[in-house]
Order: sequence, then C-alpha cells, then structure tokens
Amino acid sequence: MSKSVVDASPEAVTAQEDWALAREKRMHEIILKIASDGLHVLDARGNLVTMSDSFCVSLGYERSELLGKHISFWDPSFPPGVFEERMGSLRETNDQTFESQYRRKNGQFIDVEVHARGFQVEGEGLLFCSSRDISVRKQSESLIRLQAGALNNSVNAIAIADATLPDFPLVYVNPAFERITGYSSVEAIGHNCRFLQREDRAQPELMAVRMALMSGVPVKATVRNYHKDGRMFWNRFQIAPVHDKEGVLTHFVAIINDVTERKLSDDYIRLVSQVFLHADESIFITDPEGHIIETNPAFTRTTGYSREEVLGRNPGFLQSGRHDPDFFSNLWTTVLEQGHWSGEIWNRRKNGEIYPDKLTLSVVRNEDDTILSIVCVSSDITVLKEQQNELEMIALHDVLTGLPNRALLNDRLTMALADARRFDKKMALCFIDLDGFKPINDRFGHDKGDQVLMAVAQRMTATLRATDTVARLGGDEFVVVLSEVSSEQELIATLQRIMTAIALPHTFGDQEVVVSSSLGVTVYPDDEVDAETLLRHADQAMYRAKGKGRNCFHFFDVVDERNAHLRTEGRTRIEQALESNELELYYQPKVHLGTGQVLGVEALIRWNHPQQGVLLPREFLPIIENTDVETRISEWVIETAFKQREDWKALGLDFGVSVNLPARHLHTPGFSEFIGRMMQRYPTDLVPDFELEVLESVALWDIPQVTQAMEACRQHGVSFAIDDFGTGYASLDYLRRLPVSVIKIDQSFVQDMLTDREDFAIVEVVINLAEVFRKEAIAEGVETEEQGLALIFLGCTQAQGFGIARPMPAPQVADWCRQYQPPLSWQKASKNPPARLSSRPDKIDWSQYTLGSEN
Ligand SMILES: Nc1nc2c(ncn2[C@@H]2O[C@H](COP(=O)(O)OP(=O)(O)OP(=O)(O)O)[C@@H](O)[C@H]2O)c(=O)[nH]1
Repeated sequence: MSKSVVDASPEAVTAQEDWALAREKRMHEIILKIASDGLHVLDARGNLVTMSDSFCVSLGYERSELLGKHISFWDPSFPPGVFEERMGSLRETNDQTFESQYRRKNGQFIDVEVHARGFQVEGEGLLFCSSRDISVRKQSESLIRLQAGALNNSVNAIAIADATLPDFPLVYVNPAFERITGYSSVEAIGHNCRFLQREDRAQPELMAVRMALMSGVPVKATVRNYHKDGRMFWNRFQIAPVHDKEGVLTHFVAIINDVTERKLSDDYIRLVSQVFLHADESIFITDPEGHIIETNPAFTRTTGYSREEVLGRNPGFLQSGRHDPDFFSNLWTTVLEQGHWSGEIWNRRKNGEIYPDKLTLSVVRNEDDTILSIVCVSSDITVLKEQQNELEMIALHDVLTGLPNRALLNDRLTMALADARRFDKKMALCFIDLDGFKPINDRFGHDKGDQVLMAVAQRMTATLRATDTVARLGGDEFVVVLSEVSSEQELIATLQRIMTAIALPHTFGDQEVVVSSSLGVTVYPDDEVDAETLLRHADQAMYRAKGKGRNCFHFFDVVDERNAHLRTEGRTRIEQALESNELELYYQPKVHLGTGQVLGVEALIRWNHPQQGVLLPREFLPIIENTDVETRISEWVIETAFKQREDWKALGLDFGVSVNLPARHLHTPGFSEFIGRMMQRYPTDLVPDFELEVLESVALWDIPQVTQAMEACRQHGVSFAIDDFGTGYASLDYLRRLPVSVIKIDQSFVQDMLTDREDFAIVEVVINLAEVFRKEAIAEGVETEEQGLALIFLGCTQAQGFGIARPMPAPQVADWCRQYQPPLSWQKASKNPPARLSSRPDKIDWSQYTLGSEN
C-alpha cells in the first residue's frame, strides 16, 4: 500500500493496472471453475464462447467438446434460427428467466432454470446465461401434482385430520368422501369425523378406534356410519398417523370404504355356511357333470360316508336298487328341464341299510344360464314313515279287530269297482250284521262280546281270498267286498261259507254260544251304481234278510229299488201338486134310499194333473202312504171339507161331510187339537155333521189307542165311521167298544151281493151287527136299482154309489141335490118294507117291483 503512495510513476501505474487486470481475470477463471450454476456465454449466433466447469459437468461433456458448439447441441428448444429470434427479444428485454431442458451427453434430459442477460464486449453482442439444474424440484412438483390427482380420483374416501388440534378436526376430504358420505368438503372440514355417526356410538369397534387415535397408532375397523340423507352404510376404514421430521404426530389420514354391499353379502355367506354346516338336512352339491363337490356334516351322519370319501364321486353309490332306471332318468329330465325335483326316494347307507329319503334337487345357474351346480337336500324320513304307517294303520283300521274300517273300505270298494268296470268283471258287496249279538254282551259282558267280534273277524278273513276285503263298520256290522264273482252259485257258496264260519260256536268256560248272521248282498254290474250307493243297497238288503227271519242272505233287488225311487219322485211331485192347487175334492152324496134325502157327502180327493188329466186317489195316494206328505194332504182335505160344508150351509144345504182319514194322521200327536181348531174355525149347529171315515184295518190296529184318539176327537163334535167294513176281521167285542157311529159296508160285497151268496150273507150280517150295536149301516158302491132294493129289503136304507151319483165337483152338488129322485121301486119298497129276507137273493120276488120304470 505504501508503495502505491510512494511510487505513482506511469510505469508503476501501468504495472499496477496490469496486476489488477490479471487478478481480475484470475478471479473470473476461478469463478467459472467454482460456480455451482452452469454459467456460459453465447455469441450472437448462439455458439458457446465460454462456460463454467459446472456447466460442463451438468451436461457431462469435456470443456473442449462444448466450446464453440451451437446452443441447440444441448438445448433442443433452440434449433438454428430460433436463437437469433429469441436473442433479439433478449436484447430488447435485456434480462430473462425461463425454464428449459438440456440434453446431457448420455441422452438424459435435465430440467433447468435459465437466467439470461445480453451484454456487449467491444461492440460484440454476447449473451450471459446462468442455468440451474431444477430436476429435483420439478420431480417433487410433479409428485405433488400426482398425489393431488390420486387423492381427487381415488375411489376410496380419504380424510385428513389435524392431530395437533383438540378434537382432531378434518383439514381435507377428497371427492370420494363427499360422494360416500353425502357431506361436501365445506361441511366436513373443521369438524371431527363423528358427524358420520348416530345414536349407536357405543359400537365396540368405535371405542377401539378412539383408543388408537389417542395413542397415535394405526387402526382398522368396520363400523356403521350414516350418509347425510340418513342411510346407514358399513364403513371399513384404516387410519394412519402422520409424523413430521422430528417425529411429532401432526395428522391422521383415514381411508374410508363403503362396504355395505360386501358386508351384507359376507354376512349372508356366513349365515348360509352356518346353515349348511348345522342343518339337520343332509346336503350335497354336485358340479354340472354330477360329481360331488361339497357335503355337509348331516350328509355324513345320514349316509355314513365322510366328505373325503365322496368328493368327486357320482352320487349313484347311494342308490338302493329299489327304483328302476326310468325313475332316475325321469328325475334328471325334470331337474334339467324345470330346475327342480322333489319327491321321496329309497337310498342306501354305507352300512347297506336302505332308508326313505325326502329329496329336493335344485339347479343353480350362472348369469349366462349355464349350470353352475346342483344342490341336493334330503331328510331321512324313516321315523316319519313309521309314524305315518302307524297313523295310517290307526286311521284306516278298526282298533278292536284290526280289520279295515269304513274309510279303508271305501277306498278298497272304489278300487274294486274301478277294476270290475275296467275288466268287465262282476263283483259283490256283502253287508253282514250278527243276529242276537246284544244278548251276548248282556249275558257275558262286553269283553266276551269283543272276543266274539274278533273271532268272527278272523274266521271271515280266513274264509275269503286275499284279494277280497273284510271290513268292520262298527258294532256287529261287517262288510265283505268280493272282488271277483264268476257265477251266482259260486257267490252263494261263498255267502254260505261266511255264514257257517260265523256260526261256529264260541266257548266261554263251560258255556257255548252261537251267533248267526244276516247278509245283504248286491252285485255289480247288475246293480250299476257308485260305491256309496252299493253299500247302501247291501245294507238295505241286509235289513230285508233280518225281516225274513235272520240267519239268511238276501239279494238286493234292482227293480224294487227302482220302484222305491219312483215313489220318492212321486212323493215330491204330489207335494208340488198340493202347493200349486192341483188337488181338488169331489163329493159323492149319501142318500136315504127311500126318500132320496141327502144325508151327507163323502169328500174324495182328485188330482187335476196338468198332463195326465184327473187322477183318482188310488193312482197316487199309495205312493205317499204313511208319509208326512200323506198327513199334510189329509189336513188339507179336512180343512177344505170344513170350508165347503160352511159354503153349503150358507146355501141352505144342511148335510154333513165325511172325509177318509189315514191311520197315520189319526195317530199324529196333536190330531184331536187340530180337529178342535177346525171346529172352531168353521162352527156349525148340526152335531155331529162332520164324519171321519177310518178303515176297518186301521181301527183294529191298536184298539185302545185308536179308541182313545177317536174319543179325543169326538169331544170336539166329530163322529167316526168304519170304512170298508167286512174286509178286516174285527171281533165283535172290538166293534162294540169302538166309538164309531156308522159302519160302511164295503162296496166289494155290495157289488156282488146279488150274484154271490156269501157276499149277500156278509152284507146281511153287517147290517144286523150294526143294528145290534146301535150303529148306522151305510152301503157303499150301489150301482144298480136291484142292489138298492135288496139293501132296503135287508133293512139298510142308507147308501152311496154310482147308481145314485158319481163323485162330483163341489159346485155341482147343490143342483144335484135339488133334482135327485130315488127310483120308485126304492120309494115303494121303503114305504112297505117286506119281512126280512133270508140270506138268499134268489128268494127275492123281484116281480112285485117295477124296476127302472120311473127314474
Ligand atoms: N262287545 C262289543 N259290543 C259292541 C261293540 N260295538 C257295539 N256293540 C254292541 O253291539 C250291539 C249291536 O246291536 P244290534 O245289532 O242291534 O244287536 P243284535 O242283538 O245283533 O240285533 P239284530 O242285529 O237285530 O239281530 C249293541 O248292543 C252294541 O252296544 C263293541 O265294540 N264291542
């Protein structure tokens, strides 16, 4: 320093300046050597003029390899021509920073940030460039971009919470989080994640998560969370703690998955596998080719085969041999066509035992409809079958004898009938009732009765063929179905065998008991009806056998039955006739033969049949004999006659009316009260003027009862006549005791009295009897003048018959009464009655009388 002060000569100054220059140059050289940025200078054409060592190193070239090279040698973004353009703008702006990529000698590119500045040296324009390798920065920038992209596009919801703040608020949530939870990032950020929970916050998994977060350790869990709209979803998440460089916990990153669907299907699969493992049903699964691919423990328990023994095998080893090949081919056809087969099958266990299985086969298909597998579920129904058989046995058999009961009989009978129809065979049904069985019970006790029933059952079974059926209906009633009958003789022989077997003695101690039987038989197809009717017919025939005196058989008569059927139909039709006013009463006058005075009229029913015209009582009354219809019609007859009598009374015709009373009606409870009501409803001064005619046979039925019934009616003012007298065999004593006022001589005697001596005698006797018992006699069926005359001679002056008047409709009666005149012969004879005739019509001197002259 002192030298410069001391020595300030021009040489010294020049030397000093040179030194300073050299020093500066040296410094520049050093700078270029040690500079870390890649310093380099380009001339106006872009050729490299000088550079720092670091520039050479960054490009991997020797200095000599680079000097003078055009910029495009390392920077492809400056091809020749482009540099000059850019340089121009550089000169203008003078200073520029830009990023580019240099190609290294080894071909690798490096990212650089270039700072360029133009300058002049001795009039030459140069460009100073300083380039810095920014590859590392670039890489981390792109990594950050990549990470952001990954977060935004992740299908998993991601949430980041600040671990340094109380309550760990969220600082970031990705779009998947927004999608899965329904909460936007604005709604979520700043809050603890618990907004995804509801009242079930005590889930054990959540507790574990809280503990882990407090301890700052990673955690995984699956919990129930709730979408913003309230929907529950299963959230399977994992939370990882994030630490800074110093190891301080700063954040938690949670990856969240909605696994609802999977969880449900997992749960379902878990459930199904539990069912599979613990089911009582034996299950095996086959592939589409029928090889077993899985079995459950119940399969092993049932069949005795372990899973390992059967895997890969065809289940044919379970076959019992009880089904024919068709059975299995049908089974598989059904499974493949309908996807399902269910039924019972006999299988064989490993120990050889055959057992009944209730089997269901189901095809499981893929989405493309190809078969995935076949599932076979089966239950060993051995016990069930045994119980079923036992129940069937109880339900279908009689407990005492073990024979089929009514239900099984119906089955067998229906089958036998179907067989007979199909094969055109004869079959017979036999209804058997023991005779006098009740006394066995009464004498020896019910137990002994039971023994008899059991013995009878055994004997009958032993007597018949295996194809026949012996059934017990109850009590001492049995039914036998003879499934094939070749001839009547054979059938009769069988019936006799049955009767003989039943009639074998039963021994109780030292007592021997014999029971006979009554059999009712019907044969198909002679009796071509259904099973139920066949049984009814056999039952009816059995009653006929009982009626014939028991210990015999009776064949059901189809013709009889048909008539009975017609009777039933007829009954219904007659009831309809009553309802639709098709019935009418005709009246036949009863007169005094001598004076012609009308003493009364007998009401006689007629049916004005719409198709058949007027029907007489004998044409339809027999059909309803002894039925309720008969009683109803009788009530109608009585009331109509009462009414008619009142009408005639109004016309001044004061004669009585009589009606024919059916026996059943007389004995109907309340009959006398009915008569009482009629008398009250249609009162009269003439007593008695209403007469009930009862057949002699009816009157004799049960004299004390009939007498009682008649007396009860007489209290109400009606009288009784015995109709058709002489046809029964009334004892004189009965005739005396019966409270009847009139005896009507049956027309059959009257009609033949002049030709048949016996009839004449009967007429005479009846007239005399009536006189003796102080009853009036009236002759029915007088057809000729001679008959009337003979009756007068015999002392009978009252008569009715076609010879006097035919029955006529009510409106004609009044006119008839006005005009009727008896034959003169009758008038004359009754005025001068001859001495009583003897029982000899041939003794009558007819010549005294002029017959038919004035009538
Ligand atoms: N021991 C015994 N008796 C029974 C059983 N079921 C019904 N009875 C009796 O069997 C009898 C059958 O009655 P009926 O057929 O009218 O008696 P019956 O003496 O054979 O008379 P007829 O058939 O007219 O000859 C009745 O007394 C029943 O009480 C039973 O299971 N065991």
